[in-house]
Amino acid sequence: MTQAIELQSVTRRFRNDNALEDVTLAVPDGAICGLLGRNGAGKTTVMSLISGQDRPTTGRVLVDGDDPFENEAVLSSISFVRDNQRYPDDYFLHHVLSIAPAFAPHWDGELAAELVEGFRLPRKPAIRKFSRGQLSAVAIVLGLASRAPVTLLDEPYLGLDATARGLFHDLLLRDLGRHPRTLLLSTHLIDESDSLFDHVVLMDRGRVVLRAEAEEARRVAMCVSGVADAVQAFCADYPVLRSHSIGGLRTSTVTGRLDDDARSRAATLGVQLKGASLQDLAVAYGSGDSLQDSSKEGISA
Ligand SMILES: Nc1ncnc2c1ncn2[C@@H]1O[C@H](COP(=O)(O)OP(=O)(O)OP(=O)(O)O)[C@@H](O)[C@H]1O
Repeated sequence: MTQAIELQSVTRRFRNDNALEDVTLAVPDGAICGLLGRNGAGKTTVMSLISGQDRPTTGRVLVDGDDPFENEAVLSSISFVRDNQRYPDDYFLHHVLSIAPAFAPHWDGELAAELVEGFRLPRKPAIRKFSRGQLSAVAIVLGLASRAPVTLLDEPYLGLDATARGLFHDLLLRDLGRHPRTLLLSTHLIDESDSLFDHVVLMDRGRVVLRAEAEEARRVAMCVSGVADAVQAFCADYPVLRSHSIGGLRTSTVTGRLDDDARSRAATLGVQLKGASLQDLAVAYGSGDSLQDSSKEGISA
């Protein structure tokens, strides 16, 4: 499988802190990959490196096999709209839409117009007066209508209302179906975007803690809940990623497959069992007590 995006042992150091530490990941050509992790995990830093806006301290970044930094041919194939994208103070929407095609060789004006109408983006006032959700909608218009072979969307949902989020999902899937391309999307709304992803990369404190096909990621862990003693007895056989208790009840997320053995053990102990969702995994890995376990257990693919 050809990799559209690769990071090989990438470290990015800012003064004395590593924003990224030994990050290795790959996004296959044509994949929709969710880039997940808590605030400060390193997601935007990864996207800045992929889009050639930054360089790794050590390691290699490749887009379609080439270093994107100051590489015009590669950069013209990438669309990256930041969550805090700035526009000149006197810009209205029509300014952005008329300039965008100059930076996006695959720009589709009809798709842009459809998105603008669907998001109900106003022609006035100036963009600097747009609401948070309207700014996110502008970023989505630019990101999707660019039809770039490699599209990076950094937290595209910020402030978007439920109808707009639904529209974004529908048009994203429709357009990628017609014009396949590679999409890397960071988000904290994991449950809501779960069904979009065919690959996931989960980061914590600058490191990749899980990278896998989404279907596989949804099978690597289970959530078990019930009376604390029974849950603890169940967990004796599995590496625990995270536990929390309320009164005498306990819920634990453990690595392991929800197979017949697990089901019959849960039934014997009288505990509830369900497969861990991507959101459950992100919470478990981001809770702080699981980082050491994760590297020990090696569930990263
Ligand atoms: N230019 C910079 N100088 C110093 N530190 C930086 C710089 N850019 C990022 N960092 C640090 O690197 C770490 C990763 O930041 P990054 O923005 O990549 O996280 P993120 O996963 O995108 O977070 P969020 O979900 O909050 O957007 C943070 O600790 C941040 O403070």
